[in-house]
Amino acid sequence: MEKVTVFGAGSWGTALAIVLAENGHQTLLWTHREDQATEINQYHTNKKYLPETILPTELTATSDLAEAIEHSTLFVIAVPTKAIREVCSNMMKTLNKKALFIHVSKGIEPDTLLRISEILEGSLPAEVVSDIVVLSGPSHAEEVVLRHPTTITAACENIDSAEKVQDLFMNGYFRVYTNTDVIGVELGGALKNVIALGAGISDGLEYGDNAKAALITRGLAEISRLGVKMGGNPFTFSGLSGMGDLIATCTSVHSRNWRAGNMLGKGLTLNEVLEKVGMVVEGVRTTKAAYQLAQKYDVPMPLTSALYEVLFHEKTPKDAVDELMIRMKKREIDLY
Ligand SMILES: NC(=O)C1=CN([C@@H]2O[C@H](COP(=O)(O)OP(=O)(O)OC[C@H]3O[C@@H](n4cnc5c(N)ncnc54)[C@H](OP(=O)(O)O)[C@@H]3O)[C@@H](O)[C@H]2O)C=CC1
Ligand SMILES: O=C(CO)COP(=O)(O)O
Repeated sequence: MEKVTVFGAGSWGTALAIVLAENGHQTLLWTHREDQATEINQYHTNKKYLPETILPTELTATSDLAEAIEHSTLFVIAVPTKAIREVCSNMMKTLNKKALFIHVSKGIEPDTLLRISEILEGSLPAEVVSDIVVLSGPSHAEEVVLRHPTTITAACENIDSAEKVQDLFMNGYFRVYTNTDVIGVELGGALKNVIALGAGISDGLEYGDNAKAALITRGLAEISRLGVKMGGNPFTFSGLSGMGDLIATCTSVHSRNWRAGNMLGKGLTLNEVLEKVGMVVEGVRTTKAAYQLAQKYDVPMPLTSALYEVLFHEKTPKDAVDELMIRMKKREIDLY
C-alpha cells in the first residue's frame, strides 16, 4: 500500500481521495480551508461539495501544505485549472524531493494556451518531478462516490508511470486504462467542456435530441480536428477521454458545464450562472483558450466560435444557433 496526497478538496479531489482510501492507501486530503479540514477529520463529511457522502474514517485532511507535501511522493492535483500555478508556487516553498504528479484538472489556460501538464512542467523544477500523469475520462464525482461503475484513462509518455497510476486507483467500480497520448487525453478532457456548455444551451432552449446529438457529433469533429493538428492521436478522441467524456458531460445533470449552459439557454447571464453553479465551470475559460487555439492552428471550430460569441460578446444563444444553421454548405467528412 502507498501513501498518497490529494491537493484540492472539491468534489473531484474528495471523490478520488475516497477511491484511494478504499483501495487501502494512506490518503491525506489537502484543502486550503482549515474549517473544511476540521469538518472532514471530525465529521467525515464534505457538505459543500458532496452533501450526501460519508467519507471513510481512514481518510484524513489537513490545511497545512507542508504536512501534505511531507506525507507522500504521490501527488494528485485536483484544483481548477486557474489555481494550478498558485498551488505549485506555494508547494515550491517546501517541496525538496521528487514526486509523481497525477493531475485530474480539465482545462487549457487562455492566452498562454498551455495544457495542464505543460503548466506543471513550467511551474515545477525538474528536480521535484519524477513524472506527470493525467487521469481523465467520463467520471462525475457524484457517481463515483456511489461506487457506480466508472472507466477512466491514465496517460503519460512513460507507460510505467501510467501503469503505476492505474494500479493505485483501479478497483471493482473504478476501472483505469492507460494511454501514452498525453496531448490527446488532455485536449479531449478540456475541450469537451466547451461543447457541454453548448449542449446545455441547446437543452435550455428546448431544442431536443436532434440538436444535442448534432452538437455532440460535430463537437467531436472539431475537437478531433484541432487535437490532431496539435499532435494528438486521432484514435484517442474516440476513446474514454474523448468521446466518452463528451457524452457524459453533454448528457448529465451532474455536469457543471451542462448545467451552466442550460441556465444560459434559459436566459440567465454568465455571472448569474456562475454564482448559481457554485463550483468550477472550466468550459468558460477553456472556450476562450479553444477559440485562440483555433485561430493559432487555423482550424475551423464553428461551435467553439459561436459559444465564444455568446460568452464574451453578448450574442444571444438563439442568434448563435441560427447563424450556425445557415453557414455555407459543407461535406460531413473533411478528411478527403
Ligand atoms: N467534479 C467532477 O466530477 C470532475 C471534475 N474534474 C476536474 O477536476 C478539477 C476540479 O474540479 P472539481 O473538484 O469539480 O471543482 P470544485 O469546484 O468542486 O472544487 C474545487 C476545489 O479547489 C479548491 N481551490 C480553488 N482554488 C484554489 C486555490 N487557489 N488553492 C487551493 N485550492 C483551491 C476549491 O476551494 P474553495 O472551496 O475554497 O473554492 C475547491 O476545494 C476541474 O478541472 C474539473 O474539470 C474532472 C473530472 C470529474
Ligand atoms: O469532467 C467531468 C466528468 O468527466 C466533469 O464535468 P463537469 O465539469 O461538466 O461537471
